[in-house]
Amino acid sequence: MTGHAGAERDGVDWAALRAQAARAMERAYAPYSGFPVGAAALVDDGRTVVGCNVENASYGLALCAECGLVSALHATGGGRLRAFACVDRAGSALMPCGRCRQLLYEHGGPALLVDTPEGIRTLDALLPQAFGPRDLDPGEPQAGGEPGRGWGPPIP
Ligand SMILES: O=c1ccn([C@H]2C[C@H](O)[C@@H](CO)O2)c(=O)[nH]1
Repeated sequence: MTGHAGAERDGVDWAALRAQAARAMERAYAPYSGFPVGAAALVDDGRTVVGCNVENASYGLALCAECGLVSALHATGGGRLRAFACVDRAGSALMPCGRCRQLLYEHGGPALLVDTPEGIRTLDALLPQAFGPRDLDPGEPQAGGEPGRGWGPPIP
């Protein structure tokens, strides 16, 4: 895929997703870096989850916006991430850091659509030959394979 996304692409309203990421960015707690980040993602059941970065006086403990998003994914019912957008203070697309690409891979797999400054890309292009659940146990579905509701035991 090339070029930057219009409002709709791959059935995703990217403008709306970016707007939700921007709203989450406004709630970031980033007093140390002064670099607020917001993230939003579409889940396979149609809902949207968001996250913002949350820093700490112990600088290395900063939680990226993607961490909050993944926690929100599970806290609100689980599922698989299908499309992801992350923005900076200006509302511009921001690339997820390396650690967060791995986080996203676990919950969206290689086909996850990611909004980048160069256009919509699949996560596979941003994290090639990714390490994933299948590397731990060949019997397990790879991230992005079976759209299960999560890896843990069912919640009663
Ligand atoms: O993908 C990223 C990259 C950076 N940050 C945050 C971490 C830190 O709080 C601030 C500056 O690195 O931006 C994110 O939330 N997500």
